[in-house]
Amino acid sequence: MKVQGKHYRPIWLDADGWRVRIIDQTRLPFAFEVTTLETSEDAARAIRDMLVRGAPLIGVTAAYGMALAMREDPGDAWLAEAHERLMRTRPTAINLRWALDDMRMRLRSLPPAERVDAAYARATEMADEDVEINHLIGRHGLALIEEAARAKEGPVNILTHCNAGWLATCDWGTATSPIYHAHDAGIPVHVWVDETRPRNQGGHLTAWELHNHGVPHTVVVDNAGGHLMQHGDVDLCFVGTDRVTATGDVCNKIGTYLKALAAKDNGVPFYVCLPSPTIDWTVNDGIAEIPIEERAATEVTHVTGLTDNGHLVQARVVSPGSRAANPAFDVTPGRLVSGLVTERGVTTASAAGLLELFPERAA
Ligand SMILES: CSC[C@H]1O[C@H](OP(=O)(O)O)[C@H](O)[C@@H]1O
Repeated sequence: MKVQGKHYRPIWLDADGWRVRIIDQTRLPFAFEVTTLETSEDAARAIRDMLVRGAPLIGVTAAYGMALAMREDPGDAWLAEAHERLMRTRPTAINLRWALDDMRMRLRSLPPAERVDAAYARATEMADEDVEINHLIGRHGLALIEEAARAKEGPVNILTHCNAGWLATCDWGTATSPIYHAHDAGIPVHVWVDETRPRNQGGHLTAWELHNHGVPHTVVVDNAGGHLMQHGDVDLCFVGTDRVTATGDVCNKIGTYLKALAAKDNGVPFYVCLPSPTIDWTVNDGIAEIPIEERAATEVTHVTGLTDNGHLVQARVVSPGSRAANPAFDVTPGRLVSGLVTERGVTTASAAGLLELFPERAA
């Protein structure tokens, strides 16, 4: 999407054809900094330390990490080692495993001499496919916003949690794609942006995205959503996801489950937007089977912000000596989800709904 009038993706190949450029999302919204990945370990660190984040973007970054690894050593042993090392970076987003398994399957069937070019070609193809998929998600989600707009006066008020925007993908985003499509089509929308503690992906990233695209929005604390829904201030919820099970359970940023409960209690439609590589067809019970990443306690005890004189600082916001826990995701049962918005259309968050859109997955 555009940043001060110039189009960006969050990841792209340098003009030299091998180094990988990324927007360092740990610096946003206070600084716009591009950094370069030159080794497979650079790619692993970028994922692990969340310079890039978001399920689809994590997958594509890992794919480019495999391409960088093949430049280092195209042999079988390094191929296997890079696959394992990149896989260990973060446990929850299924796109990481999908992308790495796809790369490994394609590369190990080739002679080493052909692996570098093939790896870069496939990683770039994954990025381009993600952009097209998210555009289609936007088209299908747009219909939901148009329906809501016909039923009311004034802007359609949409609540979103975390960042499932173009910064979490290769462009458009997933949950934000319908919003961008509606805004660009002239439909009045307003977005309630959950700040999304502890890393504030909403207040830092979604707010920055929407501001740059001119979409009206208001940042709210995570615990405000239920109150807004009770008072009729939310017409729709759109969120992203890091893994959807074959039965429609949705794993997403911590706090999503609580929003879904509030939406159910207040009759607010709650939609989850996802590309098909985010579906994990191997698991059924999300609560029992999806590994939930536990991140550092310092993400809870400290926050990053800008002082009034423009210095980026970290500050402690929890009483010294207190323990902190930091589960990074939770699982929303499919029964709380109004619909899954995919590149093939909108369906119910159920096994039958998913197989209706993806019949090739039937056992
Ligand atoms: C389009 S996937 C976005 C998804 O990823 C985020 O997690 P993180 O920022 O930790 O990578 C969050 O769960 C978003 O909904």
